[in-house]
Amino acid sequence: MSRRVLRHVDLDELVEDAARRLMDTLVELQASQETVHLCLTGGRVSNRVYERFAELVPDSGLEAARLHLWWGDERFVPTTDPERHSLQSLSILARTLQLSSSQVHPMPSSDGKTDPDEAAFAYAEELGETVFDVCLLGMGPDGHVASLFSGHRAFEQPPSAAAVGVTDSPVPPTERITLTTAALNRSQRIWLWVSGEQKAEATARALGGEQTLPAAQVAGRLETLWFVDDGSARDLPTYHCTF
Ligand SMILES: O=C1O[C@H](COP(=O)(O)O)[C@@H](O)[C@H](O)[C@H]1O
Repeated sequence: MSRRVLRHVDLDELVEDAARRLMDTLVELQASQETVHLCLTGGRVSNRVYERFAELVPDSGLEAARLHLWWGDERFVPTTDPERHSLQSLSILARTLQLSSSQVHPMPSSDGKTDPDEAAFAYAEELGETVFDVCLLGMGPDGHVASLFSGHRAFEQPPSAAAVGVTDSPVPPTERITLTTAALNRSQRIWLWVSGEQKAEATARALGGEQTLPAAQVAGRLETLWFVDDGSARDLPTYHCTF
């Protein structure tokens, strides 16, 4: 497994590079396999990448019909709540990507449900043995990825659980669903993007291997790529980075 850190001068450059690499990778994968499974995440940086990615779609050769979308975590709120990661990402991607409902696998919402653990169990069933070709993640300033927070129950789940409910998220909303570290690490490729000085300390700690941080524990089977900018890379030794 290879891990690389790609350093960019700022968020704009990070977004451009991440969106182009994502497109190139998906198109290349489609040349050799029928279906490509992409796991999405939420957050400010991710939404910027999706916007640029959506702009690249028309000239890319990407076949939308052979793409499946999943999510690494979700807010356990009603389907129409604008806080939902899936609503945000799909409203951006659907500008240019034509996807049928059978290709899109959002995590359950709280509509008609009260127990995020039950909803997470249903998502784990839907996921089955799916292996993500590419799994995208952001990282919070506390080193969380997806909705896995240091010291919280979801982060300490046994490898048998693929998705779990979160009822005590330190970042609102408190109720969420998240894939576990074990499920994320079934991915062939894990790409994390991190921007801004407020994440510099966690970035250095995670890349330094501090295992109490969820971000330190995620790794793709084939590849782990970190997209950082000058802000988030502030505390990194230069040997960590490819420019
Ligand atoms: O809370 C969350 O934020 C992280 C990072 O998001 P960003 O806005 O700082 O880019 C995200 O990865 C995670 O999925 C989400 O729940």
